[in-house]
Amino acid sequence: MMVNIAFVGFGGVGQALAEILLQRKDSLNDSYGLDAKVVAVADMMKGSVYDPDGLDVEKLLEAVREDGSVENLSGGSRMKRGWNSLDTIAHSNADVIVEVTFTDVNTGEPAITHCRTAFENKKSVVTTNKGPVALAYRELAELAKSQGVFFGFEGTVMSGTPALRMPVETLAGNQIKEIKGILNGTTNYILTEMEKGYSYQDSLEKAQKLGYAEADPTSDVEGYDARYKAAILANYLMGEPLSHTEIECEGISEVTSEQVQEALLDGKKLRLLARVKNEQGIIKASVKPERIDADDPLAGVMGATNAIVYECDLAGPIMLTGAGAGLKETGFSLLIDLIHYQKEKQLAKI
Ligand SMILES: NC(=O)C1=CN([C@@H]2O[C@H](COP(=O)(O)OP(=O)(O)OC[C@H]3O[C@@H](n4cnc5c(N)ncnc54)[C@H](OP(=O)(O)O)[C@@H]3O)[C@@H](O)[C@H]2O)C=CC1
Ligand SMILES: N[C@@H](CC=O)C(=O)O
Repeated sequence: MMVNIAFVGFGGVGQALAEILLQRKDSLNDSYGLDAKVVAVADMMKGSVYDPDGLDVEKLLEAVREDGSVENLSGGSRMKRGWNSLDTIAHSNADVIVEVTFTDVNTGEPAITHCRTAFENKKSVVTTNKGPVALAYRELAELAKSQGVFFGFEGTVMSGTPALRMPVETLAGNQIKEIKGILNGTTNYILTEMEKGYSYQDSLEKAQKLGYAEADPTSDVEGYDARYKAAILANYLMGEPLSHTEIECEGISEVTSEQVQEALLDGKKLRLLARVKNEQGIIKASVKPERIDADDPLAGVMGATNAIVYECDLAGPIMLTGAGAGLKETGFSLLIDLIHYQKEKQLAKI
């Protein structure tokens, strides 16, 4: 089944998904009946291009790599240029909007408006942008449902590691009393590099080069990114409205090399932990650096890897670990959402 998709935002993650769709075109079609046609890209600086008959993805990626722009891409007679994000969402023939603009840790915009506009126009959304899910999950999920469209956001927590779909599908039937974890790849990378003796600043720069950090890395190092993820876990997995402003939040920007080394000498490790707890129906959450025992499973989590522990009433503690950031991994999280979109479409749920 052909699915027309439009990218709103075309940075590292958007390009990674485009690359996957290009490389796996045949196998996605053969295995899942997913035949994705990229019809539009709308990006702030790289420009925008729309062709209802489909863009040449190889040339699209080449144009971004070589010119940093999609504006000069050649195409068919129906090609249009210069549409902004909202024009692209509302007026293109896309079935699915891939929303991969930057995450704004205060307002969630413009991504919330992008999602709302897509749903109002009966278009599905897959996104890795944490803003809409952390700040407006209920409103957007209800709107998507009432419009009969799909809302996928697996990559908003732990990138390509299935931190959201796994507990909903595979741990169904349990009550989850507490969730704790390392939910930010950049800060875990920095802390574990500092354990090896590298400086905070060098480690942050490496995390930026590797594509782990947010466009503004303040979001990572001050804990705001992990705070959004904690809000998503509370709202989506624990079913309780919790605003990010109610979450106690401290980042790692004040952590010194001495503190990291001292912890090691004491048989401990410093980790930025997010905790979400259901205390008799009241949800409490925090994000802060904690000294944990070196033999705690979370202490062994290194680099941009993340880990999460779900305290289940029936199954006991279940730990999931995997990439928490990274372009290919996050591109994969969008792919798995597209595969689920396709499955729901085949079952005529949407
Ligand atoms: N990188 C990762 O490992 C992960 C990222 N995420 C999330 O995925 C999203 C994308 O991340 P990533 O690709 O790394 O980020 P990038 O900064 O590489 O890409 C974001 C893109 O969005 C564009 N953009 C910004 N505002 C607008 C707008 N209003 N309309 C259209 N385009 C816009 C930017 O344009 P330009 O730069 O040209 O101005 C940029 O090309 C973010 O929300 C991030 O939080 C989630 C999990 C992991
Ligand atoms: N900047 C984030 C990217 C994924 O959400 C991180 O480092 O975890």
